[in-house]
Amino acid sequence: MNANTASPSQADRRLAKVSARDVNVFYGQKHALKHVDLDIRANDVTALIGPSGCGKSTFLRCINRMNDLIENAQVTGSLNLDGDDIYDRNIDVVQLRARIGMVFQKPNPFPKSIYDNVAYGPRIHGMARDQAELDEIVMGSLEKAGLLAEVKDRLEETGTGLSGGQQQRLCIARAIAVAPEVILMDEPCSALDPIATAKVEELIDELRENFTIVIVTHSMQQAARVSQRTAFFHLGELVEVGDTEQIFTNPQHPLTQGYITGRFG
Ligand SMILES: Nc1ncnc2c1ncn2[C@@H]1O[C@H](COP(=O)(O)OP(=O)(O)OP(=O)(O)O)[C@@H](O)[C@H]1O
Repeated sequence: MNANTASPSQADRRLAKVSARDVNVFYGQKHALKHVDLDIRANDVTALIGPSGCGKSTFLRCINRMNDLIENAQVTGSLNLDGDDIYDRNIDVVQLRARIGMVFQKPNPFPKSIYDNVAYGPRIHGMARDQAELDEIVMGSLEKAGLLAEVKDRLEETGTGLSGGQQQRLCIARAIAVAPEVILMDEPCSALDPIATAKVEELIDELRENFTIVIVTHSMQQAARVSQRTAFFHLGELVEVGDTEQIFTNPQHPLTQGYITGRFG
């Protein structure tokens, strides 16, 4: 591996919202993520790409400690959010996951009303003093997720009754409702048709203004469309990270070149 292509630049360090240093993940004996150094810039969309099994989702899950939920997973190294140690043993993981929200591959609304799906987090975190404030958060989140116009007359209907694309935007509204700083997205469009995918991609672009986004995607076209920065992983290593345009037009590492040109992966 060429260390120069993957080590964080001075500019990345200055702008970093999330900093990973020498991050390793072991699943039992399997060394799934190896010595990853990566800075995620604030208010950018950063795409994580690479062949199946290269560690994209594993790295994503490190950022909000979702790997804690995997019995045989062990994480070493350091991850910081605005300088706060994400793996500090005294940190409240529920609060951490409010700061770093997650949207999954398969839309997973709760079996509750559309309104209650979005109100769930703000209620748990005591974000609203009264019903009017809660309504404001719920409506604002649905609006930001580009869903309000479609659901404003059906707020009491169950979230699972929406189309796949609407369900995914509901999950994004649910993530936004607790005012996170970072939103992690694990292949958020892989279960969606092209029209729903286009809507979610448009939404990701709009969300960038207020949030830092990290997205795992199998689609290089999607990475090129939605992200400003792209990180290429291979066999658990971060091979190269750079501006998306540079990664797709002028990749520096032969492995990235091979992946981008479809010679493997
Ligand atoms: N819970 C687990 N136990 C053991 N090995 C695991 C576990 N989860 C993932 N792995 C292994 O760790 C490696 C990285 O997996 P990960 O899911 O992060 O890759 P990925 O790049 O996101 O893959 P894909 O694109 O196929 O989703 C793979 O070899 C995978 O088989």
